[in-house]
Amino acid sequence: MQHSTLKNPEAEHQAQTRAILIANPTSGSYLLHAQQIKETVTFLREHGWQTELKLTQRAGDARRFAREAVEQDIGVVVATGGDGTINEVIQELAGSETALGVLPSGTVNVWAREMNIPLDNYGARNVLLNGQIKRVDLGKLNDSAYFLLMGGVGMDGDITHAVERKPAKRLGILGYALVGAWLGLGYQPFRTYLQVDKHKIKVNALQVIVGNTQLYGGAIKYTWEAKCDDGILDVCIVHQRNIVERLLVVLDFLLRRKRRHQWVRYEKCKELTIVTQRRIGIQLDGDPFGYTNEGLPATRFSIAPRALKVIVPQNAPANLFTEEIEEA
Ligand SMILES: Nc1ncnc2c1ncn2[C@@H]1O[C@H](COP(=O)(O)OP(=O)(O)OP(=O)(O)O)[C@@H](O)[C@H]1O
Repeated sequence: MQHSTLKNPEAEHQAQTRAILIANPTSGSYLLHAQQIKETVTFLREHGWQTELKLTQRAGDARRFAREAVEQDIGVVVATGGDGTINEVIQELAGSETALGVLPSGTVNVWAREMNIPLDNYGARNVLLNGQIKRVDLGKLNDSAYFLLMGGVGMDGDITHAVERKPAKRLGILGYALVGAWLGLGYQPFRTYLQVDKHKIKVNALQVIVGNTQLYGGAIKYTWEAKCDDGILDVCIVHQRNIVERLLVVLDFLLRRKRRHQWVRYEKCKELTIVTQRRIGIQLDGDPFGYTNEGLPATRFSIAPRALKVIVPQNAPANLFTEEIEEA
């Protein structure tokens, strides 16, 4: 891998060839990848990395393993799972010198898709060796959790909570699509008061998406201008709509039609506070994360600039970065 911000190349190289792979055996496509993951450990060792594979046994283990890795100055933590596993790991990698690598084996793998990290292990492991290290921002919710991709308040938050409680979760993307379609069409808009930096907005919304990156659910770009290293959060507010229009909103965003802009309000900020009249679900990086009106007067999103080191391919999309991607 190559380093954009190399300070002490020798020491950094030493540290970065120590890696821990943290694998979630319950993630969406783990079983498909299990053999390749073992081969990847051997492959990395053959290429001089001191590598260890740790399997999680329950939610929370990935975070614990990541904390231990940071404490031991391990150079790279390779999240081997989906975006939920990545989200656990970044809670501890934030602000550290330990870089995040990814071997995708989740259901949707939004981060991998967004960064052009191959979804097959053979491609992804080459990125670990030949990619480059960049520093990216992390979004923060209420000073209690970081997110790498996006946070959502509204329909998606309530849907992720609902899927979590239902057997539909076992159906993966299809489960989300079914529960999403069912709840989405009947979803009641909510009255919300937003403060976007110093600017106040009052609106009836279906959804507020707070993006550090662009891709959402693997297919849609609600925060299509977001860059992951600009110190800015991109906010997309989907207004109240009738059922037919809701279908159109999804279709226009899926097809990336220009007229999609008419359905939403787009803002950029360093800080966003949200107050809702009723209790609304929140999701972070695709997993449910509490509700509004739970103990705090407002839900607050902020940004931790360049808080995370990541390994991305040489061909990571340039439009996601303000800093130029260096040539191999
Ligand atoms: N051993 C485990 N048993 C149960 N849950 C786990 C375990 N390890 C991790 N988890 C939790 O499983 C959740 C989902 O994992 P992950 O995101 O890796 O897979 P996914 O949901 O299939 O992929 P994606 O998020 O890309 O759609 C995470 O929130 C994580 O905390």
